[in-house]
Amino acid sequence: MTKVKICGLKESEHVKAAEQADAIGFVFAPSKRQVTVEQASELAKHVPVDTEKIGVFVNATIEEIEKTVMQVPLTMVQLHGDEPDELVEAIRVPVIQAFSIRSKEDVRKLENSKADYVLVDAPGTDYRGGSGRVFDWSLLQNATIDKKRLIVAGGLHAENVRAAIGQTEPYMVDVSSGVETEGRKDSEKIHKFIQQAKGGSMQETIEKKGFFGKYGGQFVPETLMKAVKELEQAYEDAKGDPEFQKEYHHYLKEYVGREQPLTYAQRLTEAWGGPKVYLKREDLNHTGAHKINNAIGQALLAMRMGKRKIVAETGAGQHGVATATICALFDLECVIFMGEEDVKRQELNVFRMKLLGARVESVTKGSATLKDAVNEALRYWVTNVEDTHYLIGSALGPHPFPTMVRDFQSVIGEETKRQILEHEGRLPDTVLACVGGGSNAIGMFYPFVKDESVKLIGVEAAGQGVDTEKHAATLTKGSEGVLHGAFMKLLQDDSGQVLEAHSLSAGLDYPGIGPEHAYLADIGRVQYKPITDEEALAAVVTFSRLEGIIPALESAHAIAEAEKAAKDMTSEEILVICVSGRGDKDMATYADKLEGLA
Ligand SMILES: O=C(O)c1ccccc1N[C@@H]1O[C@H](COP(=O)(O)O)[C@@H](O)[C@H]1O
Repeated sequence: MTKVKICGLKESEHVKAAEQADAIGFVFAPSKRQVTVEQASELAKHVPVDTEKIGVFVNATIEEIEKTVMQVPLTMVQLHGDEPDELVEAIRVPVIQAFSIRSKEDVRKLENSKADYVLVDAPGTDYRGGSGRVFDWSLLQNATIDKKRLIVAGGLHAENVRAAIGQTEPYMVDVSSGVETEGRKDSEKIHKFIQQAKGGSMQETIEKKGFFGKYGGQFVPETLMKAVKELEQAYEDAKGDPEFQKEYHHYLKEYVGREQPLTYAQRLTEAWGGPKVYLKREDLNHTGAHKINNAIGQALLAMRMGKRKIVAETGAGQHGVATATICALFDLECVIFMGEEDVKRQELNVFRMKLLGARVESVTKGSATLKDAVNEALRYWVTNVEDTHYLIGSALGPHPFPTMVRDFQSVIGEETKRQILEHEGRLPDTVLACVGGGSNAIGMFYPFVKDESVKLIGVEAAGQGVDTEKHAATLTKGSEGVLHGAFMKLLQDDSGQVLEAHSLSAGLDYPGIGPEHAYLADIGRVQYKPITDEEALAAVVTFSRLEGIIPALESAHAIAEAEKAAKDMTSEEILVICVSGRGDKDMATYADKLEGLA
C-alpha cells in the first residue's frame, strides 16, 4: 500500500486529522508553513508513535539539522535545496532528497542521489517547494529508479492522487497545498486525501484494527463487549487529543521523574570485552519499574471515561504498586488481584499496596500466580463494568489493551532512540528486553521496529529449563490459542488447557505472550531467547557488583542474554539493555537463592 505524508503542519488539530497518515512533515525552511523547533517539538508530542516525523530543510547546515532532529525529535529529514552529497551522507536519520522535475534529464539525476529516498516535485515558485503545482508524471516512465525509494509530490489532492499513484507507483505520496483551504490546513481535506490515497485498502486496515497479523482480537464474553468497545473509542479519542497527551507527559515528567538516563555501563563493557553497553534506566522511575508509565496513562483514561474505580492484576507486585500509587494520587478506589504464590514471594510489595490504600485480593485458584490473577481481575470487571476500569499491566488482553499499553510504554524506546543518537550519533546494533506479557519489551522495541539495522532480542523465562515442565518460555515452546481475550501463543496441553508457567521471577511466569510479540516473532523481526532462573541469578550478582545497580529478577534475564549476545559482537558495536526495574522487591528471593551471600 502506498504510504502517505501530510506536510506543512502547524496546528495540533491538523496533526490529529493526519493520524492515519504514515508520515507528517514540519517545514523549517522559509515558507508560509514554517515552524520553529519549539512549535514542532510541542506538535510532535501528539503524533502517533508509529508515524514518521519528517523535517523539511532548504540548504541548512548539518549543525542546524542535527540539533533539530534531536530536539523535536525527528525520525527523518527531507532536503529541498541544493544540498551536497557530503551533507546527505552525514545525516544520521534516513534522508529524503527532493528533485524538481522539468525534463527526462532531471529524472536521470535521481539515480545518483546518496539519499535513502528521492522525492520528485514540480519546481518551486515563491519558496523551494509547496507550490501546489503538478509536474508531468509521464516523465517518470521508464525511469530506472527503485520504486521503493520514490516519493511523489507536487500539486497532489484527493481528486488526482489515485491517478498519480497509478502512473508512478511510488513508495509514498506527499501533499501540502492540496489539503489546504485559503492557505490553512483543512482537516476534512486531510481525511479525504488519506482515504483516496489508500484506496480500498483503507477499509481493510480499519477492519483489521486490533490484530497484529493473525494475533490479537477481542475474544471476550458478550457481557464485556460493550465495555471493550467503549474503551476502544475512548482511547482513540484520547490518543489524538493534545490535552490528554499533554497531561500524560506532565505526570511522566513531574511525578515519575522522566526522562530516565541511558547510562553507559563502563565496567560491564570492559568485563564482557565486546560492544559498548548502555542501560535504559527504568529502575529509576518512581515505584521502581516501567509499570508506572502505563498505569498513569490508563488512570487518566479511566477518569476521562468517568470511571473512578480501578481493578488490576499483579504478578511481581510492580504493576500492583504502580496502580495503587496512581490511585492514591488521583483518589481512585483500587482493588488488586494477586496469586497466593506471588503474595508470599512479594511480601514487601503487598504491604506497599496496602499502605497506599489498595485492597489486595489473594487468588488461590489454579497455580495461584499471574494467569489466575488476570482471570479473577477479568471476572471482577465483568460484574463491575459500569463504574470500573480494568487497568491491565501488560501488553495483553483484548484490543485495545495491547495497543494502548504499547503506546504508553513506547516512551522507553523513544527516549532511548533520542539518547543513543546524542551519545553515539547512531542507532544501536542490538537492543534487549525481558518478556513476560511483554510491556517493557514492546515499549522499548516499537520505536525501533522499522529500523532494520537494529537487532531486537526479547528474553523469556526458561525457569528450570525449556526441556523441563517448569518454564515460561511461551515463544520457544508455546502454540497458538486464545488466552485472556486475545489470540496469541501460549503454553497449553493437547486439549487446549492452559499449562502452569514457572519462573523464579514473579513478573515473567505468565503462560502467554502479548499478541504483537507473537506477530514480531512470526515475521522474524524480533528474536526471542530463553534464560533460566540460574542464569538470571548469576547475572544479578555480576551486574550488581560491576555497575552498582541491583536489578529486578525480570531485568536480570535480559542482562544474562546480553552477555551471550555480546560474545558475538565487536568493540565497534553498541548494545542496549532495558533495565525494566530495580531489585528491592526481590531481596527475599536473592537472600534465599544466592547461597553464601545472605
Ligand atoms: O510546504 C512548503 O511550504 C515547503 C517549503 C519549502 C520546501 C518544501 C516544502 N514542501 C514540500 O513541497 C512539496 C509539494 O507540496 P505541494 O503539495 O505541492 O504544496 C512537498 O514535498 C512538501 O513536502
